Amino acid sequence: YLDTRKPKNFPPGPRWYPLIGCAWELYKLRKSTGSLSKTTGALAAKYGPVTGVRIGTDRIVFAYGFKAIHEFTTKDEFNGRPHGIFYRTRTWGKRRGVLLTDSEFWQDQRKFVLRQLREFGFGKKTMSNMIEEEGSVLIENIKKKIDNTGGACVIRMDDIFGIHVLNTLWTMMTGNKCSSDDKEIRRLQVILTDLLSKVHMDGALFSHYPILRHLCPDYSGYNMYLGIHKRMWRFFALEIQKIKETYNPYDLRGFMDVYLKMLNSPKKKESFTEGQLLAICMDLFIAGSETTTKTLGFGFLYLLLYPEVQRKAQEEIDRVIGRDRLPTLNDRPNLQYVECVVLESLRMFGAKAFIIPHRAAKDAYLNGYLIPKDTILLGSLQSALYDKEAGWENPEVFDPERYIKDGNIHVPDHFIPFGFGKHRCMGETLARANVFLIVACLLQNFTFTALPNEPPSPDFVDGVTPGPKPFRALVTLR
Ligand code: HEM
Repeated sequence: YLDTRKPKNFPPGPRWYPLIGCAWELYKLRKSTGSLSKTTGALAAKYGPVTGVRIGTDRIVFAYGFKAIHEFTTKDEFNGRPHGIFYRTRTWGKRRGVLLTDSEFWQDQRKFVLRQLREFGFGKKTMSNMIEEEGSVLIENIKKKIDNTGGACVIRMDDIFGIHVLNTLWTMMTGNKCSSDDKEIRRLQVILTDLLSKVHMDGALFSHYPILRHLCPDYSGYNMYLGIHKRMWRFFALEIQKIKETYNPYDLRGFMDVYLKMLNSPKKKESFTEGQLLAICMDLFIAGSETTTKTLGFGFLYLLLYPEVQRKAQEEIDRVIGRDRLPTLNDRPNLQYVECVVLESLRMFGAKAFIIPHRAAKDAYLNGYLIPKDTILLGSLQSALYDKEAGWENPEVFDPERYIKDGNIHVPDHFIPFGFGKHRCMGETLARANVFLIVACLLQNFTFTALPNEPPSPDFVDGVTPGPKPFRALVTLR
């Protein structure tokens, strides 16, 4: 894999220098643009919708725009996941979990996880109850703050959703509910935030130059990466142990119990192991927590920037539900405008993020270029979710009404914040339900206003899961 010659008919891109490949040019672009997604945009402007680069030992292709992303996420040849040192280190040197695995192993595990999640978390009643409870705790917490400060309070909005989103995942996985100040759940949140803000979709220095993890483990990012993962392994190993101690096959409380039952079944396939259970727990928390939390963060940021959208959503909630009871998932069909606020929030979060890296499982073609086996493929979702050619008009405007056609919600094919194809997100139902109920509950009870001297910025903090910059709002009781 040290062969650094450019393959014939590989996508165009910056010049490949011996050893470093295009690292220097990419570093400069990243510094000047400030984020990976803007870097991808700059590359596309120069080289076209499919750009090929080399960084150290990695060959990477950036797909830009809905057409190119749609092509690579739907072709089976590109359904592999990268398997370099960066990806293996997270699961103790082996390929485990569902987020970064492929082939038959991934198919079996994905099928099992999806089926079980539907039963324990995605089933409408349990899911609605779980999120409603979190919504009412959030409302009570804000009301207490308002009571203490006399009618209105100032809240850091990017910071208030994390624990509640984690708690819904926690309940689904373990069957237990935690209070929002539970020490364990707070500890998990700190680990996840740490990991997802320090790691980037295109890897780290040690992933492009694996030798550096031995030569300079601190500088190459290896020690930090391994350290955070070790904390996560310890955390989940302990939780699985606790679940095992109270396990009763006749009373399955959540996903972990169901997986343990499978482990005791004579029918289980080889890929089902306790290590795999730990990896799935990590994956679902990594994939499900910060994505949902940051979607809510961006949603409220845009509700501050677009007060008329907030007012319209509140009017709809008042008309359909009133103030005597909290919204539930059953209200979704009748809260059309709120549902469209959710779609726009997802689009705005997605537009800062990337598809999880894919890998060419064999030599294949993308947009007419040869993509050799084991090339990593990255897709900037902004390029698809802001793509005017695909059909987005005024993409930078937060406009829930763009989804309403002839009085009905119409979600266009180019709405792909959850990806596309066989690796499409496994938590879409839960994520959309979470965002919907929390937005509806909060707007029913409060009005959120930008502080006069602190207009929130739609700019973002880069990372695997990009988030809004810290911002505060004035919250008043309705
Ligand atoms: C707003 C919230 C979310 C967004 C925007 C989101 C987005 C995505 C995207 C873009 C992908 C990559 C698809 C691909 O690689 O082609 C993905 C995959 C995945 N997501 Fe989500 N996600 C969200 C919430 C969740 C939740 C709540 C869970 C779990 C409970 C979850 C679990 C997963 C898993 C396991 C995968 C990997 C699927 C596979 O490779 O087969 N996600 N998600």
